Amino acid sequence: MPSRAKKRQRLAKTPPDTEEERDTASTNNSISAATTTTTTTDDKHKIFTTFALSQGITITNVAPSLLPGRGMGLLTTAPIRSGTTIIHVPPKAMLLPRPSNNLSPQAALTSHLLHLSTTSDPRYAACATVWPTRSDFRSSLAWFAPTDRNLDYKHLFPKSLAGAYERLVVDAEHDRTALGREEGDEEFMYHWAIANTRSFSWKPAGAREGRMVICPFLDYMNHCQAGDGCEVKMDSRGYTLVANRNYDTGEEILATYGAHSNDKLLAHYGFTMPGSQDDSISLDEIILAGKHAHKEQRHTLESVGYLGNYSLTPSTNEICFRTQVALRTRLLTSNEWEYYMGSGDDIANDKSEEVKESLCRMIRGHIENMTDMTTKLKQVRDEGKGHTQVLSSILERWRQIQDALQKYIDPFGT
Ligand SMILES: C[S@@+](CC[C@H](N)C(=O)[O-])C[C@H]1O[C@@H](n2cnc3c(N)ncnc32)[C@H](O)[C@@H]1O
Repeated sequence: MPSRAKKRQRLAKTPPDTEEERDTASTNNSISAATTTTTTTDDKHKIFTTFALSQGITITNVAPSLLPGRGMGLLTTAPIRSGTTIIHVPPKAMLLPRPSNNLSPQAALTSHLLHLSTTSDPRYAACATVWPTRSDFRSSLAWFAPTDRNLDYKHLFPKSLAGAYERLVVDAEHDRTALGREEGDEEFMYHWAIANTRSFSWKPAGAREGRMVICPFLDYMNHCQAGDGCEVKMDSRGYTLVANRNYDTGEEILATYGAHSNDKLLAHYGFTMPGSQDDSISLDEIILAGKHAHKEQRHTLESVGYLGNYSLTPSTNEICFRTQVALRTRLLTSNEWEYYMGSGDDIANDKSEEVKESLCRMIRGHIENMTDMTTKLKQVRDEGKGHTQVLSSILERWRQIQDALQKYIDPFGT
């Protein structure tokens, strides 16, 4: 509607920082009805929903709702039948950067968002009223808060989690440099975090280049383990969310962001899913610890492509094939070992029990180190260094790892 388009130009340009500011921004936001004088958190999502519909986004029987521990999410407002299109976002409603040859897809999207934030683009302005704030990111993402980034307590993180954080920091630095932004540029970090936590990969069949894009409204959707949620389809007409089963009123609509371990979910998105079948516990720190892996063993494993990436799956209490191979280096002759690698079977006696016993011994030694690390990390948190919520979620991850390892060495909790 023309009158609205004009008013939208007055939308806040800089994304709001606090929940309060988000409310204020949407109060000031002229997408709201002219009569609106105060806007509650609930209202601003209603206003955004109206805006999404005006952009050609299809929304069937779902509405954004505030959900404990997960920010906003999508709840059904009426029953939905299996196979129904719940949300459809056409390309014209997306925040879609131009393809770039020299930028990573995430840098290209960040650059696009940074650019839009300095214009009166109505879609950007509408999205900014409902996106998480900088303070939301500071309390959930360790790599986001500069104070946390500079504190020297990363050595107290589980190694696998520290590795995942480190990769994000390196990627962000790479993209910041590529975009010619100053070190410590908060605008860059905020939009990079938006791209990192809410974007979709856009490469419909036939498209030459893939891009990362923002799909307004669809990005309210929270994550569930692989195989459990709705189906997200992509074709040249856009993104479509399809109901995987019948839903009653008031159920949350979820889809998977990928079969991610809790290390990846925590580092990347700031949450974990206890009990998820997709979780895996890295055993690298345990198996490759100096006293357990001699130089020759490492060399042998490296030569066959089996050095590292060892894991335990908590939901099944099983170790992966790579771990089986690594632990057998010390138990088998080279002929027996090669036979195992090729067939997954012990040529002579079954070595499964010996493998398990040797790993249990390593884990028992490691659990003592872990207790030491968590005690120190609690101290850092209780002294008020670093962000309490971030440190608490890292301590929770330590607990998940400890529980999984404990269950492996003592499945019946004797
Ligand atoms: C694409 S957004 C989803 C919408 C978001 N909850 C919001 O408030 O706007 C992704 C973010 O949602 C949160 N999230 C998604 N799935 C979650 C889950 N299963 N449990 C807890 N938080 C979740 C995390 O903060 C994540 O970074």
